[in-house]
Amino acid sequence: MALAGVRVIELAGLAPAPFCGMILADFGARVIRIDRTKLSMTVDTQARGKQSVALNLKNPKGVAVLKRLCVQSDVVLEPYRKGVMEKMGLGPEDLLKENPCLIYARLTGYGQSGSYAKAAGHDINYLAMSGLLSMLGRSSEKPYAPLNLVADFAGGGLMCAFGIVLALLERSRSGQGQIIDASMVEGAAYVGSFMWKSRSLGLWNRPRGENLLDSGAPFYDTYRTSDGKYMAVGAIEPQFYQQFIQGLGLYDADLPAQMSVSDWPQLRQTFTRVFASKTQEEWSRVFDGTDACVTPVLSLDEVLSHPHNQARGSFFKDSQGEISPQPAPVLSRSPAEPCHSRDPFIGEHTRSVLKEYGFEQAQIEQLLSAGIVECKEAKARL
Ligand SMILES: CCCCCCCCCCCC[C@H](C)C(=O)SCCNC(=O)CCNC(=O)[C@H](O)C(C)(C)COP(=O)(O)OP(=O)(O)OC[C@H]1O[C@@H](n2cnc3c(N)ncnc32)[C@H](O)[C@@H]1OP(=O)(O)O
Repeated sequence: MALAGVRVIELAGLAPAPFCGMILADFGARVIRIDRTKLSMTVDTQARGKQSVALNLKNPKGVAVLKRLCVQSDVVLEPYRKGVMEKMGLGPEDLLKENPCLIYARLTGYGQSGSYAKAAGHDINYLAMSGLLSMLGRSSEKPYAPLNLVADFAGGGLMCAFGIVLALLERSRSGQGQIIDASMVEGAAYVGSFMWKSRSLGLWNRPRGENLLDSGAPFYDTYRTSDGKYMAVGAIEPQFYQQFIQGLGLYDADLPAQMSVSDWPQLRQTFTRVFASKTQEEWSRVFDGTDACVTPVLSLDEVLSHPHNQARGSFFKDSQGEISPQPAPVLSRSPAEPCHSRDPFIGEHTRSVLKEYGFEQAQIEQLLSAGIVECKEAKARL
């Protein structure tokens, strides 16, 4: 796999950093998550392929253990508020001094500088600060955050993983590590570059929810079917729009022009009425194999059995029977191989990881008996 041999220490976080770690693990990196001690469960639902070490960082000996792990690794990924790592003596200066090849990734909401750097926040706040939230939502309604996808995952976890891969690539030439300051506000905004760069096209001249791609246009929206499901319509270009109209059984001559914005409410009413006359399956049969750009809106459980997804193996079931998306993109020679076994228990790999990183057996026992590290082996849970 592309990242085979890369050793990553991920400090346990909420959502974006775990996703970043999972991407790296899917593509072959060895990812060791550092969990707190005295925890019975983790909120990390993206622990696929990771190992877990439980370590008490409120004890200086625990901090010393982490330092030893970090300086022998390629990447450290930390999701804490600005200053937390420095307070423990684990800031980038401390670690890079001992391991100049280390890539030190800091994934925060607001970045390492600026007046918000130390403030608590979540996806919705970062999305708001990126400018993008102001554009999301239906006409005459308040802004609406589309789950926590944009800032946490696209602008946060994914962008940070991209930064780590870039830094690894650069390190192969320079031999040097570096610090990655991944701000979710900036990552989200960057993902949304199109919004800024396409303003000159007039794409966003109208209020929120009244433009071409923000649910304003009736040919770029979802419609309810007779069985209470939905179809997604993205028939923008005239030649595809023609096929859409045809599939609905309508005639162009009876309808207002596609781009007549003042007629969009009337067009939407017509499309709503027609879509309500058939089930999702019936509409899928009408539009499958055409260029009308109309697809069923599938649920998380339905994606696995859709013939297209099935043909590509786009989703898989793990050993617990859970459905997950395959890692993307697909690399021809060194594709990702996501782990199919269950996620690690907290502290499941404490002993084996410490041993591998050069701790003596007696040292490990001392750390365990002092409660600085914890080990919960699989059989202890049974
Ligand atoms: C009823 C509640 C149920 C909750 C269920 C949750 C389900 C999951 C849902 C996911 C929701 C995802 C949401 C939508 C998100 O947006 S997640 C993104 C959140 N934002 C970020 O990650 C940005 C960067 N991080 C931050 O800004 C902050 O970490 C935070 C998220 C605001 C949380 O702040 P706070 O809890 O005060 O923590 P921080 O200031 O970062 O300090 C961390 C403290 O923990 C300590 N710590 C860490 N590891 C260990 C350890 N192994 N052992 C002992 N202690 C540990 C650190 O030393 C630090 O302690 P201290 O400096 O505060 O004393």
